[in-house]
Amino acid sequence: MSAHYLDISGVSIEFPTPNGPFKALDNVNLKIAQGEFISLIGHSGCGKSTVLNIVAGLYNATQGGVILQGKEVLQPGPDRAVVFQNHSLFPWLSCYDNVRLAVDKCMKNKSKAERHEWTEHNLELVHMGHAMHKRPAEISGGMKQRVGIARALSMQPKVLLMDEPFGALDALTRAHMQDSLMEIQTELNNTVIMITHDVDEAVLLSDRIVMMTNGPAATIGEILKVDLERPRERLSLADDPTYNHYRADVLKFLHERHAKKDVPDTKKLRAVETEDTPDSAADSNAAA
Ligand SMILES: Nc1ncnc2c1ncn2[C@@H]1O[C@H](COP(=O)(O)OP(=O)(O)OP(=O)(O)O)[C@@H](O)[C@H]1O
Repeated sequence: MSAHYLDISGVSIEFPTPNGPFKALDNVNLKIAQGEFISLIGHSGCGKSTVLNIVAGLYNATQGGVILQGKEVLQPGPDRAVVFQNHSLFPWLSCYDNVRLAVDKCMKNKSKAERHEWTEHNLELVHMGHAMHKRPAEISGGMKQRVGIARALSMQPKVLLMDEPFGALDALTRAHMQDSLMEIQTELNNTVIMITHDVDEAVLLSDRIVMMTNGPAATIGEILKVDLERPRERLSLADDPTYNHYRADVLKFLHERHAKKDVPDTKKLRAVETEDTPDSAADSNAAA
């Protein structure tokens, strides 16, 4: 395992806005080892997707940068596959064709038979072999997300970037997907950065949980190493004191040390409304 497979170093970013530059991230530093599973957690708007987009090469940092296996990331590339919350499948293509498209792009030097086999293999890996000829409209949200993951895995990326991949799924489907992801992770030993808002998901899946401070100028507040043996089993972990200790650590970070001012709190709502900008107060009201 290399210690510096992916190096996010001194990353700051400013976005131009009508009111002048907006500093979203300030001096984000994170070294990730090959095969590590990292979760990014933090309040809404703190900059998690921005970090992911910078690693994906979709945004360029204003300062600092990202090095993947010794090479600077300057643009998107097939070595970094992204899975979004809302599966982004082409609706007119079957599940098979959605994956095959990526396989054809990434494995140009392989024969048709090899590409076919690889497409099927990846769909089977996410237990979608039985429905591979269906179109996205004919399958459930969880199944679509499986196809999105199969497509990302089929590219054999150096890093798998997941932006709340299970955020739109119901709790049971989500649990199944987390279990599948852990199985796949055991088999393939992918390097993963996953954004989540779910503390249990973060503890269950991660080797380290990276907790971000609130923006603007967000940065990494704390990093929690999750030393739980793998394979992890959600039922037995529910009563595991170490698991619950990690869980409490993340909750305390989010709700004590870095509580967000505009999180609706019936006792404090009036005070928050007078302190905050009209926009964020409107958000609080909407959320409440
Ligand atoms: N292209 C952009 N232009 C201007 N501001 C942006 C841009 N992208 C993100 N931001 C701002 O940067 C901050 C961080 O946004 P980001 O989407 O990374 O947060 P997040 O933590 O992923 O939020 P959420 O959990 O709600 O998805 C926000 O204040 C957002 O408005």
